[in-house]
Amino acid sequence: MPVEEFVAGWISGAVGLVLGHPFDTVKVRLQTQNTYRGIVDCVLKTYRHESLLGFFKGMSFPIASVALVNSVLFGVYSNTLMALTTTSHQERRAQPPSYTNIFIAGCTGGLLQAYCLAPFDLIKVRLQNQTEPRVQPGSHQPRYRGPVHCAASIFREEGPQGLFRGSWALVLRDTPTLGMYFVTYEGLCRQYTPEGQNPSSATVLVAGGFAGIASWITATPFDVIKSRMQMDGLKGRKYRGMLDCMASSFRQEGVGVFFRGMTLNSARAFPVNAVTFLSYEYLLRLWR
Ligand SMILES: CN(C)C(=N)NCCC[C@H](N)C(=O)O
Repeated sequence: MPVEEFVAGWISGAVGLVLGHPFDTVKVRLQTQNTYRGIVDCVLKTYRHESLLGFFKGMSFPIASVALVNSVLFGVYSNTLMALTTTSHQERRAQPPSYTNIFIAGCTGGLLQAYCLAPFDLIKVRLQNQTEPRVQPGSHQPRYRGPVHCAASIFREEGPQGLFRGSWALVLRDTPTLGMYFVTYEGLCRQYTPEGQNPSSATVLVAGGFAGIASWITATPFDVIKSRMQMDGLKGRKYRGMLDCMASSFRQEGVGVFFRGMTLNSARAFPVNAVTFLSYEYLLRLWR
């Protein structure tokens, strides 16, 4: 099994993650709190109240877990493709796999990464939603003191299954959209690369960026539901399940609720995924 695929997935994910975290924090707040008038209002309030550090809340666990999550995504994708087509990453330019196989491999990678991602993503979302400024002696303490305290509190208060709150919505968000993610990336690379050659860095950046945008646009409705389910349970249960969350969000806020955060998801997706794919391809070529 090519270990490099897993390692390349890890490093490339970490680079993308740091770059995109501030966008992600603003998006999560807009999706789960009704106190902001829009992106600019949320950015200004976060900055004034919590300083620049407010945008980086909840980042440490994603950085620690990106090794697992991204190496599972890229590793499972690549190894599933290898099982379906019997070609390695290096041979794939000369013998390009079909889009159906790419889609199946992407969905498989998405499904497995969603399960690994679920508890880390839950902790990230809970910490991103804490709007208290940095703790000063004597000031109001936020509910969670950090990622480990957050994980332990959820485990204690909501049970081990509490750590997987929102995971169904996460699986539904990631399985088809990651199939689409890899199909878009491969399709654009093939379109702009002479047959049999490796795509240039510019092509990888553009194809990675657009793959990110396309997948995040389609992922946004389930992203909203996932974030709301993850925040449910913090102050008692508001929703009876995922379907109830969808129905009651729709009833109270209209169809627009399913597109909340789409602009930020798309803006974040281009640089994050351009850099992710560029470092992934670069590392694999370096180790060949
Ligand atoms: C639409 N979805 C869920 C994705 N495209 N997922 C792959 C994510 C890659 C990168 N770490 C990111 O956060 O954009």
